[in-house]
Amino acid sequence: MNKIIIATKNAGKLKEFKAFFEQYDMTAYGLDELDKQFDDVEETGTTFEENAALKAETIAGFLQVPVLADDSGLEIDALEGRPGVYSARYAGEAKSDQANMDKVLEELQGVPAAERTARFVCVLAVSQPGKETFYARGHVEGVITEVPQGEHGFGYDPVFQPEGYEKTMAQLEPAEKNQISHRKQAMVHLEKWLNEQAK
Ligand SMILES: O=c1[nH]c(=O)c2ncn([C@@H]3O[C@H](COP(=O)(O)OP(=O)(O)OP(=O)(O)O)[C@@H](O)[C@H]3O)c2[nH]1
Ligand SMILES: [Mg+2]
Repeated sequence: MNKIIIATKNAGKLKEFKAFFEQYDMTAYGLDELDKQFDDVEETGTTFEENAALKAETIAGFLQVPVLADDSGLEIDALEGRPGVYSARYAGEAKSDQANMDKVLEELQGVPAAERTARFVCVLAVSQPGKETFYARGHVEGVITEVPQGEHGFGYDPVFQPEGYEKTMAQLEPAEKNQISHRKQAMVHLEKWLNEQAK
């Protein structure tokens, strides 16, 4: 069975990648599953592309094998696109999902439903030794709810209601989220590229 290394320490993302790659008979491994332990790659970029490349290229450079990285986040229109690339640490370095959601809900207090539009964005970067980095971008539109609902997923899923649904991302079954998510949309582009590489 083929293996793919994902340059992530986020357990929620990794779970979704494991499910995606299983469909291609591939096993995805996160950084916490490798023998060698890596320090966090500093996400100094100002775009999802820059940060995804930083993570993929740093780890591929060390391991000398192809590595996939994901940089993702939530863009809220009423907050001029925040938290954006700072989604993981919006409420501080502790990277607390609960504190991040609380902060967003507080900032949106009094903002009417029609103005609570937002999107999840995901950029995947694949770095291969000696080759140019490949990028795939995906997004899903939705609105930020008034209160968190649901137990599945991670991050801001309990306050994000995707367009066309009456449920939050966290109320959808994981398989359902994986059919519509920003990560899935980016994976569709990645899959096309992989198929072209195999020709
Ligand atoms: O509700 C959510 N559902 C999702 O599907 C999702 N995808 C991303 N996010 C948020 O955006 C941050 C990414 O930041 P990020 O790309 O730097 O990842 P991270 O720091 O958590 O892990 P790593 O991959 O860098 O190791 C995450 O922490 C989350 O807060 C999501 N929230
Ligand atoms: Mg990160």
